[in-house]
Amino acid sequence: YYATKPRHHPPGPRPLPLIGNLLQMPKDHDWKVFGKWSKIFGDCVYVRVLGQPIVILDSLTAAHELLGQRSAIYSSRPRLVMAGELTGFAQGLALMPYSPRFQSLRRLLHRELTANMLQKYWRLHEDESLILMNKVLQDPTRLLEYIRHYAGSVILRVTYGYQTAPENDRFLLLSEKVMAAFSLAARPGAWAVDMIPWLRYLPSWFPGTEFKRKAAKWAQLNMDVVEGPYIWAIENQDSASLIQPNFLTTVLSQSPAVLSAEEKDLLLWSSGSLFAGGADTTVAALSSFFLAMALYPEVQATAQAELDKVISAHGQVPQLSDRPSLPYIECVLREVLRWNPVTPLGVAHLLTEDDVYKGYNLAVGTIVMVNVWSILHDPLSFPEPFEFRPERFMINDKKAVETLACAFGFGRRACPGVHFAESSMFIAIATALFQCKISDPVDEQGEPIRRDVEYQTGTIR
Ligand code: HEM
Repeated sequence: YYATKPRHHPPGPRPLPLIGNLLQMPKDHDWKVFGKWSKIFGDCVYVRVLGQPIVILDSLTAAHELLGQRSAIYSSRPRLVMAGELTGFAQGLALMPYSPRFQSLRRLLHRELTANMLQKYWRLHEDESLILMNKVLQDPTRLLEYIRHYAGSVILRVTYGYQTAPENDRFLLLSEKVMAAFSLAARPGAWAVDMIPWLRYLPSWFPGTEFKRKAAKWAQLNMDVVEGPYIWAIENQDSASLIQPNFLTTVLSQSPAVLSAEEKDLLLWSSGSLFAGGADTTVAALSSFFLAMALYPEVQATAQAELDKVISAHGQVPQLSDRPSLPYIECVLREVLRWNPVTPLGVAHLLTEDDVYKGYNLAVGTIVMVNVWSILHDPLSFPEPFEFRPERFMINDKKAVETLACAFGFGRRACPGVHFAESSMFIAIATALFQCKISDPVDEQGEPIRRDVEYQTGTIR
């Protein structure tokens, strides 16, 4: 290991000539290895992989100072030739470079995704939560599949007014295929074209260009999932099969009668971005909730006691309007997001101008990541960080809640779906606690069957 002189780039593990830190980069659970590096080098660690500079931030202060206060130059995304450009995913918001089109898309989404605007969808979240729990009660072994269906259904209803089929829904099946294709396309180091971008210009008959065939197939799938529900919603605008209200018709009703090609493109991709951003993240978070309840029965009992009190007052199933009266369940939701953060390394940002931080030079083109997992498991902020303890948010509310906001990212790229995600998770959690007891499965003697649980590695766990 070495530490660089001030005025150079920040310190980090010693690189090798040409390949830099390639061999030291972790293959999985990167956040743990990066957390160890920050203990040695501080909260701004520098690595270089095949010439690509990467900085890993490991404190809220550093993340806010750079991605927040200097967000004008820290808000682009790294270039992914295979997953972003050739397959078309970079046309959606999450991978889009910082540009005027990005700003228009963000503005459009922001307007419709404020906590106030989202109240009109409360009923829909409540309905879908009941559908979810009825299915789970009939067959708990299909829990994960039903959670996926819930997350996908909510987002398709809110975005396009489309009601999913109970099984084998065409758009949900398609979106699963697209997400699987995206995971393969985004695998670090898997595609030569990510390291040597000009390979994309070789003709398709050239040996070694099979990636072009795959990219074309995945680009088609990507367009199918973005256009399919959009076209369905436009065609059904006046028919009873379209659930109202929904994002698309709300925006259309405020737009000029005839949309320009640019406006159409914006609408198509803003709806597609909602669909892509919302589904997998919610699945990951809700899975963490069910796991926590099975592992911490006392937390579950406390939450259910709180719920019983509130529900016996109005005698109905839980509703989103009950949220302010359920502070402990609010803390369960927060602890789910902290305990197993959905995106442990956030989503990478890209620096678009040279910068200087704490006397260190950061060059244009540097990829900046934040170790969200490490920040949310810092024992100084969250004592006994690996324990699931919702109470921590009740005692030390303000600071803990402010820190938790990093689970939704930073600056101009911070998650635009945060309020949506919270409503959708809160009501699913409250309905699950109301309708069932969550525990490990039991064997024939009634003894719990405990299994080791290991979270998948990747951008979304
Ligand atoms: C528990 C649930 C969720 C978590 C933890 C989460 C977290 C995140 C994070 C960390 C980012 C990247 C922020 C950054 O680059 O600094 C992000 C981006 C994004 N999220 Fe979420 N999200 C969740 C749910 C949702 C939902 C429900 C929607 C849609 C309704 C959504 C839509 C998006 C979009 C469109 C982006 C891309 C924003 C951009 O690149 O400018 N997310 N989310």
